[in-house]
Amino acid sequence: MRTGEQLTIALPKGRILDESVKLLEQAGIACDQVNENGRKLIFTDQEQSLSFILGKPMDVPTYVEHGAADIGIVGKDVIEEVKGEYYELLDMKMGYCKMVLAREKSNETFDINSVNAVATKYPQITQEYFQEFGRQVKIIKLNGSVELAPLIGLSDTIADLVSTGKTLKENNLEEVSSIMDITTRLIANKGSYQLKQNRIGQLVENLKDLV
Ligand SMILES: Nc1ncnc2c1ncn2[C@@H]1O[C@H](COP(=O)(O)OP(=O)(O)OP(=O)(O)O)[C@@H](O)[C@H]1O
Ligand SMILES: O=P(O)(O)OC[C@H]1O[C@H](OP(=O)(O)OP(=O)(O)O)[C@H](O)[C@@H]1O
Repeated sequence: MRTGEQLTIALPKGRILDESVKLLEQAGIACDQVNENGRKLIFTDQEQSLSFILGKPMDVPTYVEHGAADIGIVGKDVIEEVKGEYYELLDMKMGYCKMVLAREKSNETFDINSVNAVATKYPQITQEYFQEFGRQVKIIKLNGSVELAPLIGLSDTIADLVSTGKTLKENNLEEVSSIMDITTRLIANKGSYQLKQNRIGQLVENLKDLV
């Protein structure tokens, strides 16, 4: 039996997928066919009038903003980096980590005015952070393994995510400043939120009870 309003959900491949799927399942969205290990990127469940899109985390806001997905799940880091026209509906209280500034371990006191170049996957967040201090720094955009940058002379500082601190430690880096705390959020396309308010509203209520 079909369950009314068709809903398309954009899910981020990678480290927050499993926990996201688990929460959705608990909230009554059966995601059993979603499988990151194959090559399939869209999963449709006609019985539940549901579709799932599996995309890169940084692309989830784009799918949602343009209505290719009604709702999406994504980290606050991505929301702040890829700002757009969509609603942020709920803090799912998972995917805890933080964005920090880090440099090679040093005995010298950190001075933000001495930063020259920052390597990061998050140029927008980094630029805004330095703007708050009235500073303009060189920002070097990388796509991963950001911790390498100070070790190979690319930058003196990095802005990156930290959870256990293992990556910093194993690369002889230290946190010098905290930029923001991050959790995973549920976002919605503005039009879908109006048109499919029964289904989206019910899901948000169910999730609220769980987080
Ligand atoms: N070390 C971490 N600990 C906890 N959560 C993290 C950590 N790193 C990232 N996250 C959260 O998980 C989300 C997805 O991270 P993930 O590492 O899977 O993708 P990514 O590396 O940003 O994407 P891509 O595959 O495009 O490089 C991030 O946007 C962030 O919110
Ligand atoms: O504090 P930790 O627990 O060590 O986690 C931090 C690492 O996790 C993320 O990288 P990811 O594993 O996503 O790889 P990436 O460098 O390719 O982005 C982040 O960019 C750090 O490198």
